[in-house]
Amino acid sequence: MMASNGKESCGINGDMSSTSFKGNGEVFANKSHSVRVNGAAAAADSCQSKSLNGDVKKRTERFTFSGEPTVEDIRRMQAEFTDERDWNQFHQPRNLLLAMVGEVGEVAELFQWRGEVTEGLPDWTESEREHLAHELSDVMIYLVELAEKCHVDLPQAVLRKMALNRQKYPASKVHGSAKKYTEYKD
Ligand SMILES: Nc1ccn([C@H]2C[C@H](O)[C@@H](COP(=O)(O)OP(=O)(O)OP(=O)(O)O)O2)c(=O)n1
Repeated sequence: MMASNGKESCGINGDMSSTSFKGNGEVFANKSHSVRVNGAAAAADSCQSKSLNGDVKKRTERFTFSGEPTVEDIRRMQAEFTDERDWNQFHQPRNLLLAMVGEVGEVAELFQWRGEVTEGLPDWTESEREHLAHELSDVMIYLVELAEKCHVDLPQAVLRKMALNRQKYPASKVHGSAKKYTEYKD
């Protein structure tokens, strides 16, 4: 099934199966397919996690993103947007940081006083979901531009940070625990 923007979503069409090997010894087998939710293309991932001792744990259907736009696409589109308006003069790192934090506040506002919210937001109206999509996009747009203006290559930085996170939190050690790494004694 095609994404609503007419472009094929990365890895979510048809019945693509993939297996990836993680550094911590877990083997993931992903079988992906796309589904359409209220006209928007979304994808659900059925994941099975197999640990080294052979246990197979069925995960819930996992929501996945479209493959496009990439982070670099978003950086370029926002650069075009600001250039066209001669707004670069206002978009220094500190201003972008403040703008991003303001947008994070707007996301928080959508969740405040609701109590716990279930994954997938089943109790939210379409208009509330779209509002959330807008606010999350604002956060991401400013985050990407902030990284650009600080000369941080964000996609590569994320890869490096995730590698560090895996070292800090070995799955074999922290499985099922939300403790901070500093709380582990060994
Ligand atoms: N100086 C600006 C103003 C806006 N934007 C872009 C980036 C954000 O995606 C969005 C933010 O626009 P608003 O400041 O109008 O904020 P909202 O869209 O959240 O509107 P509101 O505050 O009314 O909810 O527009 C920008 O790049 N630079």
